[in-house]
Amino acid sequence: MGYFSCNAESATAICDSYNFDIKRKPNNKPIEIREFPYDDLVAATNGFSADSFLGKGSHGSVYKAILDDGKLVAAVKRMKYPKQTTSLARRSCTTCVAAENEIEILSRVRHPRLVNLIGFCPDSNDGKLIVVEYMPNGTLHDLLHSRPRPPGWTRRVRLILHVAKAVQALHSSNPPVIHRDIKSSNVLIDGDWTARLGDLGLALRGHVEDVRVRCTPPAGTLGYLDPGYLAPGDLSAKSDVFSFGILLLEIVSGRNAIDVNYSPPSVIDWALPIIKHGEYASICDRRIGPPAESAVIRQLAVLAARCVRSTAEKRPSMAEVVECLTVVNERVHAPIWNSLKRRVRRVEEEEEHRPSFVDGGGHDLEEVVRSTRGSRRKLNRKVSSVLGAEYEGEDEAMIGERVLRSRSIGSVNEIKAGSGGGVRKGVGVAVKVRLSKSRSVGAVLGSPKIVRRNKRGFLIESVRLDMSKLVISLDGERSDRKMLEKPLVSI
Ligand SMILES: Nc1ncnc2c1ncn2[C@@H]1O[C@H](COP(=O)(O)OP(=O)(O)OP(=O)(O)O)[C@@H](O)[C@H]1O
Repeated sequence: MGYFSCNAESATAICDSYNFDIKRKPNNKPIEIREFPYDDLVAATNGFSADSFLGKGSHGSVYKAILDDGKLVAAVKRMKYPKQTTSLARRSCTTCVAAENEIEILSRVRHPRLVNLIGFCPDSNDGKLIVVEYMPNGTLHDLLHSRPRPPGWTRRVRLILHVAKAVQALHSSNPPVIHRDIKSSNVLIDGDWTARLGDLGLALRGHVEDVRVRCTPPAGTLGYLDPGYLAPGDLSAKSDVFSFGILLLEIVSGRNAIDVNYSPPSVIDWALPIIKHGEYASICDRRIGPPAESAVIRQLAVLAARCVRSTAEKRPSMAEVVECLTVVNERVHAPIWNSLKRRVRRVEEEEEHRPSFVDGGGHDLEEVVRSTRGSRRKLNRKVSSVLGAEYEGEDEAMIGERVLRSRSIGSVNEIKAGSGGGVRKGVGVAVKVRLSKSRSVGAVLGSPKIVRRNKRGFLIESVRLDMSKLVISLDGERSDRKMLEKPLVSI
């Protein structure tokens, strides 16, 4: 978007020499690609109305479509062919080629990090209609450059890891797929805030030595295009690694790949000298500042610099990139868990030194139970709200993130300290708390009521977090690792 795109004149025009496997999903079920009647798609988009319009690319416009009596929401790409295109002329028409190519590749490759194909409408005179999964949260480009609140580091790292996994999936398919147009406007964000790589119009499926790959002219988007990819024979998966490196710099710096407001305008020319001097924090998006852990930005910057090396062979493979980003992703979450762990430990220590609750006068049993319930209500409310704030609205600015985090931890502290006046803690009763979605945290903590009597017959309630058993679900996905020892957010 916004950049000049090179042409892929014959990305699929040359006869495909592959005898492709039967279309299969990983679970061995064939991928179902639907064929939609033109009229159904016209109805589903209200006649391609302005209300349904989602955006425009170099090959046509994209519309939101409501299909199957409202059960399916999809995006329809209307790839307009030039007027009076004959079948012969279509062979060299870039839009026609891109449309055919996208359908051909996406009907064979399916992955949760890709914008997958649902179906298509056979040729109409108008052009080709491709029906793909609808991505309600727009593009990564818009998220980085057009939203008033830029995403924080946890979200940025998570999104770039999603993209890395998508590219790795393409490269490791058989035969491999080289995307050739990795850029922020081709990364879309789904309803779970997962990044999905889309727009496979320029992609090539095949081994580098294959005729088709060797005969297809270079293509891509300026600013992201591998400078070493000058002739068809130069293409390899490492060209995608280069574009990915540019995207990584864009995510870290919040700068466009090419931005004339900067000198030098190219993000790579601007960032590389800074990275070489080890001034990693200087390339961070100024709107959010550097991440809490300096190792996070160092690792991201060094990885980006490796991806954009001029010698293609020296660039890492996407498998290596995924591995590296997985580590960074763990690290970027570490401050949250370390801080939570520290506070819980402090509270436990305080509890150990707290004088025994029973004072022998003034409090009756009912009063104890009442105060305990009050404390628990506080716990429910704060923990769930904090988790919601941190993980559902995490794309607030960095300052917001920090405030919310400290509040989330404080709330755990507060519960224990707050209830200390009426409740003695740590008497061996442990509630193993499973935190699934933020919504359910309060409910889970509230549900088990564990009450025992102390020596004098008073009720004692214990709410104790068994931290090694925490199961926290982020963006609908689960991780049940020992999160505090190895904090890892499921990706
Ligand atoms: N699956 C989708 N769900 C929701 N919106 C989409 C979807 N695909 C594309 N869009 C919207 O439509 C716009 C145009 O997308 P398209 O893929 O045609 O072009 P582009 O990638 O932005 O540009 P170019 O074609 O030059 O690469 C996107 O910027 C996005 O806002």
